Amino acid sequence: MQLKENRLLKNLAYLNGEWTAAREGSTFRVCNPYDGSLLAEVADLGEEETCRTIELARQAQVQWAGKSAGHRSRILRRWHDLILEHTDDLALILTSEQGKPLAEAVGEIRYGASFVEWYAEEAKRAYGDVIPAHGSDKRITILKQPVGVVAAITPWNFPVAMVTRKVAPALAVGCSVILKPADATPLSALALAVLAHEAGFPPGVFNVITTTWAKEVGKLFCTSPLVRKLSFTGSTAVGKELMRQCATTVKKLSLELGGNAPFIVFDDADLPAAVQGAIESKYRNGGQTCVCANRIYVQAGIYERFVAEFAAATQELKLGDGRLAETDLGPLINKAALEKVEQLVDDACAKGARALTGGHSSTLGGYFYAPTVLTDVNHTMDIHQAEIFGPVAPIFRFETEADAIRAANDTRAGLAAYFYGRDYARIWRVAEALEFGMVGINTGMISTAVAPFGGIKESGFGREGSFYGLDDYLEVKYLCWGGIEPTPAG
Ligand SMILES: NC(=O)C1=CN([C@@H]2O[C@H](COP(=O)(O)OP(=O)(O)OC[C@H]3O[C@@H](n4cnc5c(N)ncnc54)[C@H](OP(=O)(O)O)[C@@H]3O)[C@@H](O)[C@H]2O)C=CC1
Ligand SMILES: O=C(O)CCCC(=O)O
Repeated sequence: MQLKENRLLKNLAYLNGEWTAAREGSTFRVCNPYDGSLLAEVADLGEEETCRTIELARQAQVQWAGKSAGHRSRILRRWHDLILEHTDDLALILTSEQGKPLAEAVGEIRYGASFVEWYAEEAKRAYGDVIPAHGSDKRITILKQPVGVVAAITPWNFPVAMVTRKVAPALAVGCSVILKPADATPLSALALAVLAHEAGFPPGVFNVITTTWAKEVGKLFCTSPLVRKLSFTGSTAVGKELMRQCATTVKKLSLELGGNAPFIVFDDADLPAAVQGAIESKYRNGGQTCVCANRIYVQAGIYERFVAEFAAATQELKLGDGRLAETDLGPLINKAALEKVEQLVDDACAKGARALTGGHSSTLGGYFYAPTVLTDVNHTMDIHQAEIFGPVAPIFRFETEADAIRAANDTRAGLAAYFYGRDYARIWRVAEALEFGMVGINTGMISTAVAPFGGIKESGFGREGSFYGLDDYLEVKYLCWGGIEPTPAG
């Protein structure tokens, strides 16, 4: 990897302000999903290092919370500026370990930095309240205080943005953070830690534990009484397990879990815009995004035209090495991801679906799957309920608005939904009826630091981004003041 500044490529964990090897020198391999080439051998930490880090993070948190909001804000701002200053190197690290095209990686660095900027500003606005009291001799004030030590577990699909989206609000309000990034993509998190160190966060305030012992480290996070909050982004199955474990310490939780986004196109939609929105929403990050369109529903009157144009646009997409400018789609993250996509498409085709394009792994080999458009899809197929996490677009036909809403809501997930149409009254009806935490109306791109990202139902709870995102890291404390004599007469 040819970086401008090699100091950004780290293979040690970052604990209490120090670069730390595993106690017995154990390491794990981080490879490029494009060609399997080795990028780094990274320290593989275990339970002992995790316990020590939790204790140090607690000590650091007390000091950090005692600093002024303005002080924390200035350090966050420096971190933001350093991230942007090193966009090219951070994007190359990201693409090398994750596989997404460089242009998307650059977009993710900017998106990731925008959370740091947003919360550098919000740090100063964690206001409390004064409430009219229930007695004339009483006063009520409300303090917002940091929850304490936060553990964050992040996935491989957005190795930068998922980190900053959790870490920035937590640090802004005076929490300390122990981050466990996915073992497929620890290098981006470590590069962020290099820049956090340079920005001036005190030792122990931000820590990165690199490990292949996700289950064991996760359990320690959940069961430690010193960790007061867990924020997790990843699969629904793991999220449920963490929720069970967190019951032992009644820990505050944010869960951002799997989605199954419907993308509905009504007859009166602007067709080119709907096709463009569907391409963006479906194929972003090769389909490996929890808000990717997972099921495309098209009304009968526009169905044939939409399918033809969407399939033609899909055929134009170029698979390849994310580091090359002409690449639109990189590989899937690993063999298991490829096999999952293959199984879903095979199951659908065995039950009568038709692949208009793709329908098989790519001739490039490795973890590449050909961008695929499936028609004649129905609700008996596994692909209807599964989070595909790959470049496969199943297209369903529907007749009425009620049919579309019923089908869209027929899932235990509730993260994102999208629809295209022009009728003003219907836009309101459909937006209100969709059981999802986020709804894109005539747009396939909804992600921004200034809006609350999060789901309902089995997609989890908690919100990331915007002023709502601050509350996930704050406790409300009610102060009741008694014995306040009335103003003396005269
Ligand atoms: N909502 C979202 O954004 C995401 C959804 N997914 C969904 O999940 C599927 C599988 O992806 P996968 O990477 O396996 O997702 P996981 O849920 O397994 O991984 C997400 C994070 O959780 C960690 N983890 C895994 N098991 C445990 C555990 N028992 N306790 C604590 N932490 C744990 C992982 O560590 P490590 O990687 O080191 O094992 C990683 O850091 C995808 O196909 C997709 O459907 C996946 C990623 C993101
Ligand atoms: O898949 C995810 O959880 C990350 C969503 C990226 C985004 O913010 O759009």
